[in-house]
Parts: sequence; C-alpha cells; structure tokens
Amino acid sequence: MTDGIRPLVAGNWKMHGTSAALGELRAIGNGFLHGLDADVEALVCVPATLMSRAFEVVSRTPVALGGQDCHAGASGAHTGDIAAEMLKDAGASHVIVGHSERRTDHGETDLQVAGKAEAAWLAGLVAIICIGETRAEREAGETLDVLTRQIANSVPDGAKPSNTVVAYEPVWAIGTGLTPSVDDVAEAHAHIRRQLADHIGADAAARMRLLYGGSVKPANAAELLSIDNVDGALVGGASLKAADFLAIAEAYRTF
Ligand SMILES: O=C[C@H](O)COP(=O)(O)O
Repeated sequence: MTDGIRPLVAGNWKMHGTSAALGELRAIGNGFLHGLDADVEALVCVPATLMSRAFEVVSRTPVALGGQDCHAGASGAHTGDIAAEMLKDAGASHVIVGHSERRTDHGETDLQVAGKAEAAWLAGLVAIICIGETRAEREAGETLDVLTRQIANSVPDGAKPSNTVVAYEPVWAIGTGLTPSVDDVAEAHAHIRRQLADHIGADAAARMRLLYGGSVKPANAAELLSIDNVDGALVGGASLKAADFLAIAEAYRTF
C-alpha cells in the first residue's frame, strides 16, 4: 500500500469467457455495490467480444471495464486487431498493454508496448503497462535491470497517475501458483517507483498505482497487498470466480 493512493484490484479474464460468464461479472458488480468500493476500486478486463454486454451488466455498479490489448494505431487495415477507441466505445475505461503473454505469444517489444500505451491515452483510456522478469532473468540476478529497461522503453513520456498504472508481473509467477517472497516484491516495487521517478518525475511517480500480478489468490492477497508500494493487484485465474475476486478485494477491509 502507499499512503494517499486508492488501491485498484483488476481482473484479467484473458481468453476465457463467453456470455455464460456474465453471471460472474454480475456477482462481482453486486459485491462492490455492497460497500467494497469504499476501500478499493475494481476493474475487470474482459475479452473484447464481451465488452458491450459486460458494460450493460456493470454500468450501475462501481466496477469498471478494461480491454486486454489494443493496436498502436487509431484505425486501419489491421485484420483482427482492436483500436483503443473501439474499446472505449464499447464501455472500457482501461486497457492492459504489454502483458507478458502478448510479449511472448506475439513478440511485442517494449517500444510497441509504449506505442499502445500512447494510443490508449489518445482514446481516453488508462493504460495498464505490464512489466516483469522471466524465470531465467530472475535466476541470473537480472530482475531489477529488466525492470529498469522495461520502464525506460515501455512507459512513454507523458505517463501520469491519471492515465497510467504499472503492473509488476514476474512471468514465472503467472498461473503457476508461485509467488515471489514479500521481500522480493517489496524490492521490485520500490525499484519500479524509483525508476519511474527518474523517468517521469518524482511527483507523478509517487502517485502512480503499482499493481502486483502473478498467482494472487484469496489466501495470499492480504500478505501481498499489504507490501509497501503495492497499490493493488492484477488477477488472472482468480478473477474468473466472483467469490475469489471479491475475497481478494476484501483483503483491503482488513488493513
Ligand atoms: O494478468 C494477470 C496475470 O497474468 C496473473 O495471472 P494469474 O493470477 O492467473 O497468475
């Protein structure tokens, strides 16, 4: 946690969910309607195919919606891609860019990620920029260097707390049930805050939300979310079940 920063718990449904999943989203919305929003802001990044219907489901709740990727261009001949403006039009307020699954599956580079973040801003979306080291990089002792490089190249000039969230997701912790130690998360997040200060200025860096992502579950949420400079979570698998996602957000009631 960071004094003065309202935490954000964000779900990333990845390539999961047809219209049958909207019941879980409705349950998440109802959960936040009953007081949770006083402690924490909620966001669910749904598949683009669900965005419009998801918006109908949560529009009267405190839960916001996000996309999972966008193209760096505003429009054009890019079959299968989605422009940030399209996500916004369908009901999104946020979009994830540079998730490690995009970097691995689609070879996205830091510079491409920066371009997508700028496209998100142009459309009026908040960019959730993901960074994080692979297992090999951690074992080689390169974690902080990787984060330094990714911040320098993936976070564009102009990033500020109102248009950007940075999510630290160690690649080896995603979907594996493994998490870094409390000390390792604290070290990484403090480093990210310092690097952002060098890159975008101390004031903006001090107020920017830094999320932790990678095997966040109800059982470990309180421990992970109480770490200094961890201002929320980016939750994959556990965000698919309303009860688990709400239980993670409930961790903020205990602080
Ligand atoms: O975007 C979310 C992350 O990749 C974490 O996924 P996970 O909670 O299933 O490990």
